[in-house]
Amino acid sequence: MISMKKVSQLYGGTQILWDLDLDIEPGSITCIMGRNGVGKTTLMKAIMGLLPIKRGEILMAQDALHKQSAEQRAYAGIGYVPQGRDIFPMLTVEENLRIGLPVKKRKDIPEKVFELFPVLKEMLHRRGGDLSGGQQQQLAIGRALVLEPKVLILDEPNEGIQPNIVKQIGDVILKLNAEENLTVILIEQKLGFARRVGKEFRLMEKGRIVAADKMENLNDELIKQYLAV
Ligand SMILES: Nc1ncnc2c1ncn2[C@@H]1O[C@H](COP(=O)(O)OP(=O)(O)OP(=O)(O)O)[C@@H](O)[C@H]1O
Repeated sequence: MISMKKVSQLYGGTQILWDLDLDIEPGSITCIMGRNGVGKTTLMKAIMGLLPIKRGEILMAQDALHKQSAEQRAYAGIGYVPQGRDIFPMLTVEENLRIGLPVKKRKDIPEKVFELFPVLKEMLHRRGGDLSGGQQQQLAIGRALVLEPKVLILDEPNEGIQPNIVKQIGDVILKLNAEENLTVILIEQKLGFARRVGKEFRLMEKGRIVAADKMENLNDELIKQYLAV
């Protein structure tokens, strides 16, 4: 579905991603894991086109994503839920959702978003800033779903969120994957959640993928080597 070949990325003079190769299968749920600062967020921003890459290729099917703008990538079917959610606090829930829609074409918010997250319908006219952290996260995911993406990228969706909403977010990811074959790429630090939701894992260290396998093969040795702090 998404294939990265020898991708390098720099912030100023500091290289963050090093000749990184990554393959994401259609219909998979892949957890990108690794300690703080290894480059997970940078990698997601590179896929989404929020950061230019220095070298390498990013392909979706056979299309050269790396030649497209972030907006083109969103319309090509990649949804992105950034770390920290980036909700507009002064805009209503509805306005926050509409930001994900094209300005020119008159398209409505798909009803499915409200079926998945009923709280967004209840709070449609409230300001984003009035929502709890968990509700804002649901709004951020809802906003990424309004264009009905084929691939959904979530960057630590459970950071600072209460357990019942973490459970609900996990259920939504599994449902979209099972019923609509949505491909999911998830940055996740919490092992329990990664194991419940993820089907594949990729471990990162120093801007490279250092291990890739099915989630059931994420063993103690790998955890100690690449995840334990
Ligand atoms: N805007 C920036 N300018 C310069 N360096 C940056 C910038 N953003 C991130 N970095 C650096 O790039 C490296 C990778 O950061 P990145 O956020 O991708 O890591 P991460 O694995 O997602 O970490 P975390 O788990 O803490 O979110 C870090 O050393 C970080 O300090």
